[in-house]
Amino acid sequence: MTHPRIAFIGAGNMAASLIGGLLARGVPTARIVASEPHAEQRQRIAAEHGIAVLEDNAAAAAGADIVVLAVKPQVMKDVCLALAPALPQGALVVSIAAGIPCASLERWLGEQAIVRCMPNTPSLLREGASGLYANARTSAAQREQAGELLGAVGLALWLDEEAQIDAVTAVSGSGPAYFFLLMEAMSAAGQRLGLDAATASLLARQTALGAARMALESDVDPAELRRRVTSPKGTTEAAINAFQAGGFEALVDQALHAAAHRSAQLAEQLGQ
Ligand SMILES: NC(=O)C1=CN([C@@H]2O[C@H](COP(=O)(O)OP(=O)(O)OC[C@H]3O[C@@H](n4cnc5c(N)ncnc54)[C@H](O)[C@@H]3O)[C@@H](O)[C@H]2O)C=CC1
Ligand SMILES: O=C(O)[C@@H]1CCC=N1
Repeated sequence: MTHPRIAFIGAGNMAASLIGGLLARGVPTARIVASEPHAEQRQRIAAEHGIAVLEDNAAAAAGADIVVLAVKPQVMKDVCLALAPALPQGALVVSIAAGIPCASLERWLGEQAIVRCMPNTPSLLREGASGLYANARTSAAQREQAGELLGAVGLALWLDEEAQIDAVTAVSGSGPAYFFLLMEAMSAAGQRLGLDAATASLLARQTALGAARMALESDVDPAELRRRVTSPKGTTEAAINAFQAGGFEALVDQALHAAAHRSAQLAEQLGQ
């Protein structure tokens, strides 16, 4: 099988997660190249993944079938304007930036096939979850290429409307951080209840894994799985009552709306 040549523009946290996941899936190191302005980061990614990491974005993009834009939204416009003349003819551009609409990327890059997607960091373990949206210039073959790229590192779902990317960002793009926060809070509470730090942390993390696997691998929905843990007048009920008294669901709703709102706001501020 011939693997497409993939160039990552920006080799930070999310690019590293995708690169690690693609290599774990069997993509040869020679088919992946990245560019990164910071020498230390260049060396770190090259040493960790065994891929070439260049200083120059245009040099990395040369000859690529897929160019993944993996820089922060705040520098995306300058990066695109500088990269536009160097984009290989017919290359597919995949942007993973939060908030930057396809229309802005088209304005900065010219007439280009663009897939905007929102992945997440568990892609490193090929347990990612991403939402994808393709602009009108993207061919069916390129959609397939983008689907395979993100599908190689986890779940990849196509969206009907670009605006849904804000919701995907709120649920799964930022989502790993919410679960990490819950693990941190459970671990800290476990310590206050008398466990040593290592034991509390390990119990919290393994419980998150077990719960996630049950929720994904059984036919039973999370609400029913929760009920099965919750004995009448038992310990779980006491905890859930405390969560609900504290407005847990409303707080989650508020947090996800804040993330989606920020995604839309980034488009307004940085998409011009
Ligand atoms: N970290 C995450 O969980 C997720 C991040 N994203 C998106 O991925 C993008 C990257 O985010 P992170 O990896 O978290 O940030 P990061 O800061 O770790 O990575 C960005 C990299 O781009 C490099 N860079 C800066 N200027 C550059 C330039 N002119 N040319 C080439 N590279 C340049 C930086 O040195 C840095 O290494 C963002 O747009 C973000 O919205 C999307 C989904 C999840
Ligand atoms: O926090 C952020 O803006 C990025 C996008 C989704 C996850 N990290």
